[in-house]
Amino acid sequence: MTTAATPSVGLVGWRGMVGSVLMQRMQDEGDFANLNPVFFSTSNAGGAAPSFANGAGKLEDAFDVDTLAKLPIIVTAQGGDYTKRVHTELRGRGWDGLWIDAASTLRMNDDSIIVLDPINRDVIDKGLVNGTKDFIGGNCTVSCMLMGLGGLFKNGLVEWGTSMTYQAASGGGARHMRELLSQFGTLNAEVSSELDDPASAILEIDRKVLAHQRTDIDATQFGVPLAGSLIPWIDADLGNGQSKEEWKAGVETNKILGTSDENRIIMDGLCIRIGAMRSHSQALTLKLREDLSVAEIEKLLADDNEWAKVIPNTKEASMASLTPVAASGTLDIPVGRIRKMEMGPQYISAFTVGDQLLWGAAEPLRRMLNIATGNL
Ligand SMILES: NC(=O)C1=CN([C@@H]2O[C@H](COP(=O)(O)OP(=O)(O)OC[C@H]3O[C@@H](n4cnc5c(N)ncnc54)[C@H](OP(=O)(O)O)[C@@H]3O)[C@@H](O)[C@H]2O)C=CC1
Ligand SMILES: N[C@@H](CC(=O)OP(=O)(O)O)C(=O)O
Repeated sequence: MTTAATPSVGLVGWRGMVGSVLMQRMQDEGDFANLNPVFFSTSNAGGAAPSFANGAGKLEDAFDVDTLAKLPIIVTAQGGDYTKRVHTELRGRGWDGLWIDAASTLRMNDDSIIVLDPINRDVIDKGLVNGTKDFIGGNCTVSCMLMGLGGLFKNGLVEWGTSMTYQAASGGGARHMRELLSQFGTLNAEVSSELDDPASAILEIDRKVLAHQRTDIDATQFGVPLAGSLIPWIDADLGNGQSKEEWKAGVETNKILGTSDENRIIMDGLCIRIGAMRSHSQALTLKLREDLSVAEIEKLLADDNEWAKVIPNTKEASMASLTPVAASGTLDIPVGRIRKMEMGPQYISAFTVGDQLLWGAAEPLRRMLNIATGNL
């Protein structure tokens, strides 16, 4: 079913939110010229494959392990439940193809690699040579942080760090994004006549907004109102005071970088959901191993990869270029607010923003597929 020149690649989860971003990036970069796509569906087997991929045939059944097992590479953004079920079955019957996955399920397995090639191409290449078969996208917040601050992390300059995050609604999924916008809409509707009247009292507007937030706003997806508020907890409660999202910062950062136990970088912080649409931001405090000047730090960051964009630490530049609105829909990872902190010359602050559907989810998978097929 495959040739070395144009391998057949199974695509699962391609119509979901992450999958759609992945498909768009693959079209933008002409990736379909280098592979024979086989599209799968969990809900519409036998239906028409998407029109952007010529000659792709009908949609295959994503639970049909016999068909999947004929493929040398499977890329999935279908979700963790799908991974648990199908990956286990495929490996159980001896399938030894490459599994490239957006879900977190296999991320911390000893035999998987977390892919973020501008940061860990060496780890990926070594894994391919040594027979690693599972290549998993990292947590969106971790991937975006490392893309922005790779110049410090890759050079072993970070002793420890804390990240306080401001994560967008998209991290919860498409329905969460819709709910956020609906909440903004109903909040506005609640006080629209008062807003139209410049003489109306702001405290009365505030009272009505709060009453709506506390009583009848629809918060089915998030559980509590997000519009005009925030949620200081993301993902599961690990029972030790830490959320699973916070735990990922430490374990995934070190796994991506391939740090040895003695060089382990301590990373911890708090993860917060805010009412942004699709870009995650984070404020970092880093303790460096050396007393580098701000100019040296900025140069290291700017030189590390073509997507890290150093933003001068001025009010104007930060407001214009260091926000979710500026970063969304682009592959740029703006990184700014870099300055020495009062705690001492080795303590710096930084703030970085990244589109969590691009570098946070789809782009590392797309690039891993190109590495696997010899096109990157
Ligand atoms: N959301 C995020 O920020 C991130 C998500 N991930 C991972 O990616 C997985 C997928 O996430 P996400 O893309 O948000 O999930 P979606 O819910 O958008 O898509 C998942 C699947 O749902 C099915 N589906 C059912 N109804 C629809 C519909 N109306 N439109 C599109 N698809 C529909 C599709 O499967 P089918 O075509 O077979 O019916 C689709 O592949 C997650 O479970 C997670 O593991 C990873 C990083 C970030
Ligand atoms: N947990 C992330 C999104 C996500 O899917 O993360 P992970 O791939 O680590 O499960 C968020 O809510 O913003």
